[in-house]
Amino acid sequence: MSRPEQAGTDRESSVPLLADLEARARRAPARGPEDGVIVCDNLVRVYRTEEVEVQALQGLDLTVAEGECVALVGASGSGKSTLLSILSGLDLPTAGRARVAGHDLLAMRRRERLGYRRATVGFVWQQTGRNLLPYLTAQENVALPMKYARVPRRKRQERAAELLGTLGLAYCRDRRPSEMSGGEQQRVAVAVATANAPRVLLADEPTGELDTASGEDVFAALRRANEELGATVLVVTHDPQVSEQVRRTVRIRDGRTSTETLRGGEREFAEEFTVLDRAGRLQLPREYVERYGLQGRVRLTGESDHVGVWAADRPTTRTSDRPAAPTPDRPATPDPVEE
Ligand SMILES: Nc1ncnc2c1ncn2[C@@H]1O[C@H](COP(=O)(O)OP(=O)(O)OP(=O)(O)O)[C@@H](O)[C@H]1O
Repeated sequence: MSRPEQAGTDRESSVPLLADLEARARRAPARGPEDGVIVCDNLVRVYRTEEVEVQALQGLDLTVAEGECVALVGASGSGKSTLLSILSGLDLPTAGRARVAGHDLLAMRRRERLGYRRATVGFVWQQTGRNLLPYLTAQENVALPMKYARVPRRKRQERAAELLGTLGLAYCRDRRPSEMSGGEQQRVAVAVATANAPRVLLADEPTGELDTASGEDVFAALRRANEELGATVLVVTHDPQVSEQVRRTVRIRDGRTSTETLRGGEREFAEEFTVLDRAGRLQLPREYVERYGLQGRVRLTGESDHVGVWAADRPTTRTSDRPAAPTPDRPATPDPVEE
């Protein structure tokens, strides 16, 4: 398997040590969004059964930069789990483009896919029982993915203990899942998912089955994986506690990214964005469509610094005295000079 770009590695194994990962986490913010570690372009997934065809993803665009922690929200059936299955290498898109850490998810062969799932992405499922093997202790569960990655035994034990310590779980080391709370099990699941130092950590409703306090602990573990271990995190959630704590929340509607919320560093403001795809299409938030009575054909007005969208039966009024921006049938005129 090709492993494009990797943090410094331990010579005996291909798994970076914690110190290397921390260095990777420190380097991550220097990268620009154009270096997206996750890039989905016009992604389509159609499920076909004998009777029906379901378009779960309908041309989804998404770029996540290395080091980001992004929440993915959307109504039930909007395509969130489908997207995560594709990004985790479990499912194949019908069309479009999807690249994760340099791997082309549509072109991967079986061997590369296996390596990809083992080392490039980590996954945390909603159901606690799906993340851990019931007959292994926390330490053994965390060591297992490293065994598959042929990490020598001593290194596996060392790193498993280190990871459990980093996530505040040293006391659970020798406990089996049945001897841990749901929240502890999910935090161990984060340790399992990060065992082979994946560049990307995907989580599908990881706090869905937990009470508020345990959910907060699990989110804190994801945050540590992001900030201290340098994994780029994409988390599907219905939990406002999670979506309101990340800088960027992406909303999916009808199989496409529709709007985004970006929060300031100190979370003192939040701005709403909608996503313009490469073909120039954008999906207006439902509240706007309803509030302004937009349907069918809408009228566009090009202002000097923005575009207005009007219901076809309403008169347009310009919000700016400055000359309108050029439109296909009106050539550009220079802006007046402010004195
Ligand atoms: N294996 C499948 N076969 C047929 N249709 C499917 C399959 N998996 C998902 N779908 C359909 O694809 C659409 C998107 O489903 P998906 O599970 O991705 O949504 P979701 O946003 O994750 O929903 P939820 O929040 O309820 O988990 C839905 O209409 C769903 O019924």
